[in-house]
Amino acid sequence: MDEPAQCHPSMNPADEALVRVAYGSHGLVETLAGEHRDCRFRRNVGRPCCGDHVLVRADGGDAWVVDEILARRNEFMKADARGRPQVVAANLDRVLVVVAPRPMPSRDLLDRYLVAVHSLGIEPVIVLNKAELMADTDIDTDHALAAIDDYIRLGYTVVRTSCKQSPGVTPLAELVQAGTSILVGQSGVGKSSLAHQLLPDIDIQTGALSTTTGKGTHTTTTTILYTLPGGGRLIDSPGVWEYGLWTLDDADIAAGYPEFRPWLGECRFNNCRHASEPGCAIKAAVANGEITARRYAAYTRLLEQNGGQ
Ligand SMILES: Nc1nc2c(ncn2[C@@H]2O[C@H](COP(=O)(O)OP(=O)(O)OP(=O)(O)O)[C@@H](O)[C@H]2O)c(=O)[nH]1
Ligand SMILES: [Zn+2]
Repeated sequence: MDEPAQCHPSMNPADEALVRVAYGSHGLVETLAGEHRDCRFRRNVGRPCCGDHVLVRADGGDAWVVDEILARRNEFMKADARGRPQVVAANLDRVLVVVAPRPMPSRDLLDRYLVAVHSLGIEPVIVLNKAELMADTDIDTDHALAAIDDYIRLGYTVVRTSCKQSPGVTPLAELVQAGTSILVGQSGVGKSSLAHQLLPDIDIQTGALSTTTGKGTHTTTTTILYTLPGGGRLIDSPGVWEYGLWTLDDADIAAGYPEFRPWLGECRFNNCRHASEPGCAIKAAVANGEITARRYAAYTRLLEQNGGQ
C-alpha cells in the first residue's frame, strides 16, 4: 500500500526497536518484528546508544527516523576518542569484565570497572580469558592468579575461558543466555575473540548490519549489539587502557568496595570519606588486616582522581 510521501512523522505509527549500532547522527535498529533499519536520529531526542529501546517512524520514502528514546534502566559510560565521557550502552543486565594473564591485569582498572558496575545496580562477572596461558612459564602467572584470587575472596563471580583450548567458552555461553551482557576490558584481552566464540554467526550479523547502512561496520572501533543463539544479547565494545568514574560521588565509590560494606556507617563522621578523617572504621579495618592495604590504596587513588582529598 502506498504511504503519503511527505507525511509528518508524528502521523506515522511508531515501531519499538532496539539500537544495535549508534553512530553520531544515525544508527542501526532492530524492530520487535526483527526488521533491521538504518535510522536517522532526530537531533532533539538526545543521543541514542547501543541497547537503547527507541520508537522509530517512517520519514518519507525508505527513510526511518528515531524520534523517542524510551527510559533507560542504566547507562554504561566510557571516554570517547577525545577523553570525554559518553554513554556507550544502556539497559544492561550484566557486565563481563574481561582480564587475561597477558596483557597483565591492571588491578586498578579492574577495580574501577567493578565500582562502575556496582553503581549501575547490576552484578559484574570477571572473565579470566586466555586461561590456557596460566600454564605458560613465560608469564608471571603467580601475579595474575593472585590478582584473580583477591576477587574470588571478595565474592565476585569469576569464569575462566579460552578461545584457543579447553576450557573453551561453555561456562560463559551459559551465563549470557538471558538478558543483555557487555564485554569490557583492556585492549588485547580477547573480547572480540570471545564474541566470535559466543556468536557462531557473528560475520553474518555484522554483514547484515553493514548492508543496512551500505557502509562498513568496524568491529574494533564500534560498539555493536549482537543476538546470541541462546536468546540473550551481547555487546562488544572496543578496549580501553584507562577507565574513569565520571558520574560517581565519593560514597558511590566506597559502596563499590564489597569488603567496606560491613563498616560503612560505623565511622565517627557521617560524611567520612575514609581518607584522613579521625575515627574512621574503614581505616581501622585496614589496620587490622580485614581490608587489604592494596585495595584501600586503590580506593584512595580513585578518590583523588575523583576530585581530590
Ligand atoms: N592464547 C590465547 N590468545 C587469545 C585468546 N583469546 C584471544 N586471544 C588473542 O589475543 C589477541 C587479542 O584478541 P582480541 O579479541 O582482538 O582482543 P580485544 O580485547 O577485542 O582487543 P581490542 O579490540 O583492542 O579491545 C589476539 O591475538 C587473539 O588471537 C585465548 O583464549 N588464548
Ligand atoms: Zn571512614
